[in-house]
Amino acid sequence: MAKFNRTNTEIAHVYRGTFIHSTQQTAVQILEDALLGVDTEGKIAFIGKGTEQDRLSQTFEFNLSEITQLAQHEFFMPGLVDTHIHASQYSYAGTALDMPLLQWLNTYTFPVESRFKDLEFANRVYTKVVKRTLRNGTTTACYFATIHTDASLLLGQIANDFGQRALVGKVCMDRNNSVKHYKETNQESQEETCRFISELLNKKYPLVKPVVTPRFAPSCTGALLGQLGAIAKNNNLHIQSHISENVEEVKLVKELFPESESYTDVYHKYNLLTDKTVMAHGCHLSDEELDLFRQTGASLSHCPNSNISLCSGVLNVRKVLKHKVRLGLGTDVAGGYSASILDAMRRALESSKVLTIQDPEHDTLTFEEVFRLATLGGSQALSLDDQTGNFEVGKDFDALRVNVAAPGGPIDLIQSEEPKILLEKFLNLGDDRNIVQVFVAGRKVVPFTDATPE
Ligand SMILES: O=c1[nH]c(=O)c2nc[nH]c2[nH]1
Ligand SMILES: [Zn+2]
Repeated sequence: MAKFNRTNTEIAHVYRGTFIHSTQQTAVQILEDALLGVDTEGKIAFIGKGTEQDRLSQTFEFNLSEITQLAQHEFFMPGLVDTHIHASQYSYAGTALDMPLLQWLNTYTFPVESRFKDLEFANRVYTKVVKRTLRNGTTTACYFATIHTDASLLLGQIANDFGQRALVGKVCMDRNNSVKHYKETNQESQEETCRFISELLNKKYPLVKPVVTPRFAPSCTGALLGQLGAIAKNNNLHIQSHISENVEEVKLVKELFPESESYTDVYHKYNLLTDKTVMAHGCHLSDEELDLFRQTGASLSHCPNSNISLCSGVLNVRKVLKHKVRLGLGTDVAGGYSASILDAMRRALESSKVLTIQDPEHDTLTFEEVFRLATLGGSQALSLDDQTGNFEVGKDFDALRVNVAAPGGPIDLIQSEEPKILLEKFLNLGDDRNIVQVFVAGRKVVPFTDATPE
């Protein structure tokens, strides 16, 4: 029986073929020969069986000739969600991976981020990262920008212009002893955060929203953390930061905040753990800290490429899931060298297998579970699952049209395969050549059109 939501809006597009997505109950649900309608507002209006097309075309008033039929080796899947990416670090992605976190920040990251005062440089980098991530199938991105308000607003504008769903954070840091010119005073950080929020909200971009962004506890005074917690609360905003990425950082936080019981307690004390908070990494969190995440509703972004590249640690995702903490995947460019969530899925599987090598009792993640983390899990971690994450009637149509046998692509199909095998092959072997179209809120955003800004 078809599921549908009869609204007054008209049907704009109807697709027939295989749809693969996750639900709360099932990591991979395959809908073969399904019919999905998208309304003029970009929302999924109905999902039914292909064989029900005559009845559905009458109910929803579309012509059968308007149906787009997918080919044998094609399927639709939900758009990928990158729950943690530094847009401002994209220029040096793929380099500078020879140091641990704190030295890496001082040597490579802060000097590059300080350049975003220059809006022309910001425009070049931000245009490239938004286009690259969209081509890689990232329909939703949770971005760190830099401390510069105008450049951060520009990132929001670029994401909006290209049609990407995004949370954009102006970075806050009133403590930095290494690169002295790359920090704010406490007052600047507070005032500029408020300006950033109000100017971004005033733009009324439908898919781009601000996220309160203390860089991480070592970059912020307790006073600033408390002020940012209050700003997020008063404006009901998302919050993002980093936590417990490497052991040296955890030790530093203990020294800087001796009155707190744990790293997690520092953020909790300053009201930064809410059900709209996403914290990157969390490799070294204790059971008690994970309990605090669970109690507050805060979520984690698992960034396995970065964790390996900076030798930070290996997150035990199974442990996080057992604590019922929401979890998504992040690329963490440029600590992570790849701007693709397909890469994050592969690294997440490999990290889990490393844990199994170390302890054969470890319950290794499956590709189905990792697929869910990259889509529905990410949308839940960002508290955007009422809008995106899977193919539920009423949600926005954020989707990738995947052709596993794309001409010139990386996958050779020897014979026809069932959909689950096609999915597994794409997740392990595919790349942007297989992602033939990308949709965000019903709008085709890849391939770029002539009208797409340069
Ligand atoms: O991977 C990371 N990248 C960063 O830019 C950063 N800042 C604080 N902690 C961080 N971790
Ligand atoms: Zn990060």
